Formats: sequence, structure tokens, C-alpha cells
Amino acid sequence: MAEQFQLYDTTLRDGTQQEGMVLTVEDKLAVARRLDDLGVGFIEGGWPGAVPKDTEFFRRARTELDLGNAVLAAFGATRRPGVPASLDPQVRALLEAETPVVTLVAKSHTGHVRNALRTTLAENLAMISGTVRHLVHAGRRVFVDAEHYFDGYQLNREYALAVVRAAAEAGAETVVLCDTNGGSLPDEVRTVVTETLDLTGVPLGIHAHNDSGCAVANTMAAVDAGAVQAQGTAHGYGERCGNADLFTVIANLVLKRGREVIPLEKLRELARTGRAVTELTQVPGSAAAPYIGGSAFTHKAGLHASALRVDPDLYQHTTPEFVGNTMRTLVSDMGGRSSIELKARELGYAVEAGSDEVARAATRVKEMESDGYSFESADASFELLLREELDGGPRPRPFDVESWSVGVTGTGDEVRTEATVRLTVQGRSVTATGHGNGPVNAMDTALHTALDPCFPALSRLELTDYRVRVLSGETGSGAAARVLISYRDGERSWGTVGVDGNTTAASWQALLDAVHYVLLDGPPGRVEDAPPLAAAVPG
Ligand SMILES: CC(=O)SCCNC(=O)CCNC(=O)[C@H](O)C(C)(C)COP(=O)(O)OP(=O)(O)OC[C@H]1O[C@@H](n2cnc3c(N)ncnc32)[C@H](O)[C@@H]1OP(=O)(O)O
Ligand SMILES: CC(=O)C(=O)O
Repeated sequence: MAEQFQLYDTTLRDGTQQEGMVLTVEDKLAVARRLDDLGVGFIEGGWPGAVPKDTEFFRRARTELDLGNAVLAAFGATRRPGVPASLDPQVRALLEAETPVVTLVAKSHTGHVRNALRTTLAENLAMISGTVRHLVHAGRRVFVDAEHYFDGYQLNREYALAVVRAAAEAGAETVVLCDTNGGSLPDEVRTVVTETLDLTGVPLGIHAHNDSGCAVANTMAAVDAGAVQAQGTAHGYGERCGNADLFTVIANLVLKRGREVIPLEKLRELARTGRAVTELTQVPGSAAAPYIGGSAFTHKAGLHASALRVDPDLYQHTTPEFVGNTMRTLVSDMGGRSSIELKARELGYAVEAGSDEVARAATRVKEMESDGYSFESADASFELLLREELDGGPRPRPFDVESWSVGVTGTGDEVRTEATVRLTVQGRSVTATGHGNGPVNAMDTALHTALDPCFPALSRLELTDYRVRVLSGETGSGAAARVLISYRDGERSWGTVGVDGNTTAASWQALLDAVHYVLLDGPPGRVEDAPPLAAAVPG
């Protein structure tokens, strides 16, 4: 049973204040559904009356958003100075959003009251009380975001406390202390929250920005000090350096503080929710994001891998499956036999770090990386290398390459690229030509034309990304170019690598690895049901 803690998401309001984040109403509705599924208690949808798209969001939400867990909140400011709340069009727009909750931003810093609002301290308190009362009278639950609270508290503690008291006395359910400029540190936040709670007894929340890199730490400090509401955003999206990453806050509260703010089975949806949100926002989360980032449980160093073989807890602070993530191993020149064993097991091969095959594969990886190869994101090329070692040498190939050529011809404005491949397939000589918008595209087309009729599995192979890096002077042998190609093959995604003094030849290598990888089947030593490493994870 989830505890009565207020998890408040502001992705659709403060999150959209991030540079580069532009969401349609459709996107906002879809993000709200994902966050509701995860189990957050409150979803702040935007500022109706100020942002036309947000007004439209709340209008459509009434019929199109069937929330199972969350309550929708409309965000807006207190009434303008000198205007009764009942006559302020912005306040009216908040009521017209018809949400159960309204969250009001209120000034709590005397400098802001005087210089930004250009009103008196007394009028600001009246604006807060009057607006809260008006909304509560109209049947709304009201939260008050006390803007610049931590800076305001340092400047004029009595006034900041007066804002908290005025909001609560007028009927605000929770007063959210905002580190609006994001410059506070955890010890300061803990002290101010503790003192405010002691001096007012008002239920408090925390809204922390990340300008000092402490948004999550500040949120945790505030909750430890007694805050009952944590605000944050998916992936920490938000104005400037962003907000507290609500996904990290949730995982910390559940796994580190034992507070079941969402049910454990929902926590296992955390990584999936993160991916779904980035697909909608088109703003990627960081690979290094705690808990749910692609690298959060990914291990590169050989010594780490060697300890992880014995016990995953030795280099992981928690169990990745708790948050729907998985442990991965990277193969590189920084690894040794243990990294090879772990990666091989990830790929389904039951091998031991102490075996000769694994030792040979580890040596080859180090040598090839010194020549410019990189296997980190070329898992298919690594698997081909591993298979060669496990099989005791190159396997019989399903086809042989007799020759290949690529030509680029320019006539006027037109550039034409043509590739020809000559292969021996099942004893027959096959020649095919492909055209494309460049050499890689043309070679890929020619290979498909030659091979797909004999090997239908290849028709599912789709090239999704191509990266080339010039390596001059960087490698032992002075190799010139490294090409990394990413593919999708039905549900799977994987990559290959090629290195050569000639970029087109490096691309050809990577393309051929892809074809051989798809045709790799029925291998001896591959155990389809080898116990995944995750099975060894306790808990
Ligand atoms: C800390 C936060 O992130 S709070 C959320 C911030 N979000 C946004 O600002 C996004 C939505 N904002 C908007 O659409 C516009 O800024 C509006 C509609 C709110 C205001 O637009 P405009 O009236 O054109 O004014 P402008 O954007 O220049 O803002 C200045 C006005 O806001 C007032 N203002 C500034 N801060 C606040 C506040 N916290 N509460 C109420 N009014 C405020 C100023 O006093 C000034 O009013 P005045 O013109 O009567 O002197
Ligand atoms: C309310 C808000 O977004 C802030 O003070 O940062």
C-alpha cells in the first residue's frame, strides 16, 4: 500500500520551461497518462490563462484524461496588486481549468515583492490570503509555491515565515518551499525546512532547482526534515539546469528510505516510463541518469567485472531490476577475462573466465582496440569474434566475397553512387549492383540484392545509424578510420565496427559483419537458456 506522501510532478509546467522542450497538447496528454500509470499523486498540467496551449490542455483533459492515480493541478500566480481575486482574469482562468487542485506561486522574498511585483510587503500577504481564500471558497484544494523561499528566508526570515502562515491560515493545504534559483545546498535546505516546520507547524513541500547540482539532494534533505510533498519532473527537465529528477527522488525514497511512495511493482516500471516520456518529449534523458539511465548499471572496467562475477552488489548500489533496468557489461581495452565472460553470458554463451577461449578473446579485443576498433557499441562484431574463438577458428561462411567496388559519378548537379558486389553463394557466383545516396547506402543495397533471395532473414536487417571517426595518430598502427554502424533486426538493435585506412573499406567490413551476424545460427556453445546474470542478483 503506497503511503500518503504527496508526489507532485511538474513536467508539464516547469519541465516545459526547459530550453528546447516544446510539447503539443497531444504530447502533454500522453505524458500525463504515463506519469499517472507510474503512480504519481499530482500532475501539474500548466498555467491556464497565461499559456493558450495550457488552457487547451485543461479543456481537453476534462474529457480525454481518465487518471487512475493522479489528481490534476492548474498552476498560476496570486492575484495582481490592487485587484480583488474575484476580478482577476488570471485567477478566473485557474477556476475555469476545473482541476481539483490549484497551485499558486507566491512571492516570499522581500526583494522580489518590492522589485519584481512592485508592491508592498503587506499587499503581497493580502494577495496570497485573498487568492487562496477565493479558490478554497470555490472548492479547490490549494497548494502554495513559496517562490525564492530559501533566499528570502536568509534575507528576511520573519517575512518568509509570514508568507507560509498567511497561505496556511487562508486554507492552503501544503506550502511548497521553492529553491527557485537552485543555489542552495542540502545542509541549508535541511535547516530552513526544520525551522519553518517548527515555527509554523504548516505541512511543507519542496520544489528544488538544480543550479548547484543539488536538486535531488535538496529534495531528500527536505523530506528527511519533514516535508510531505516532493515536486520534481521527469528526467529533471526544467528551467535553466532543471528541477529535481522525480524518477531519482522516487527511487531514493522507496529504496533508500523505505517509503513506499509508489508501489514496488510500479517502481519496476520506472525505466520504461522514462523511455516512454523521452519518446514523447524528444528530449533525451542522460545515459548517466541515476537508476534508469542506460549506463546506470553498465560496467566497463575489468576489475569491476571481475568482482561483479562473484557478487553484483560489489559494484552496484542497488538491484537494477527493482527499477526496471538491467546490468550490462562493456567489452573494451579496459576489460579483461571477466568482462569477456560477463558479456558472453549476457549474449547467452556459457563460458568461464578461466578458459583459453576467453583469454584469447580478451587478448584479441585489447589488440584490436589498440588498432582502432571499439567494441563498446559493436556487440555484433564482438559476438563474431567470440564465436571464432569458441569454434576454434573461422567458421565456414554462408557466402564468400570475390570482389566489391564503389563508384561516385558527378554530372552537373547530380551525384550518383553505384556499388557492385560479386559473391559466391551456395556454390554459385552472384553479381549485384546497388544505388544509393552515398557509398554505404549503395553497398548495403547491393548486398541485400545479392543475398536476400537466398537468406530471407536478411530482409529484416535495417541500418539505423552510421558514424565515422578519423583516427590518425590515435592508434598504435596509425589506422585511419573507424566506422560504427547500428542496425535494427526485428525487435533487436545492435552494432558492428570496421577499421581501415580507407573509410569505404571500413564501412564494407562493418556491413559484412552485420550480414554474418544475422546469419549466425545454431552455434555450438551458445546456450539459449543460459541463466541470465540478473538471476544471480539477490532480492
Ligand atoms: C518560478 C517560476 O517558474 S513561476 C512560473 C513562470 N512561468 C511563466 O512565466 C510562463 C507563463 N508566463 C506568461 O505567459 C507571462 O509571463 C504572463 C502571462 C504570466 C505575464 O505576461 P505579461 O503580463 O505580458 O508580463 P511579463 O511576462 O512581462 O511579466 C511581468 C508581469 O508579471 C508580474 N509578475 C512577476 N512575477 C509575478 C508573480 N510571481 N506573481 C504575479 N505576478 C507576477 C509583474 O509584476 C509584471 O506585472 P505588471 O506588468 O502588471 O507590472
Ligand atoms: C514555482 C517555481 O517553479 C519555482 O519557484 O521555481
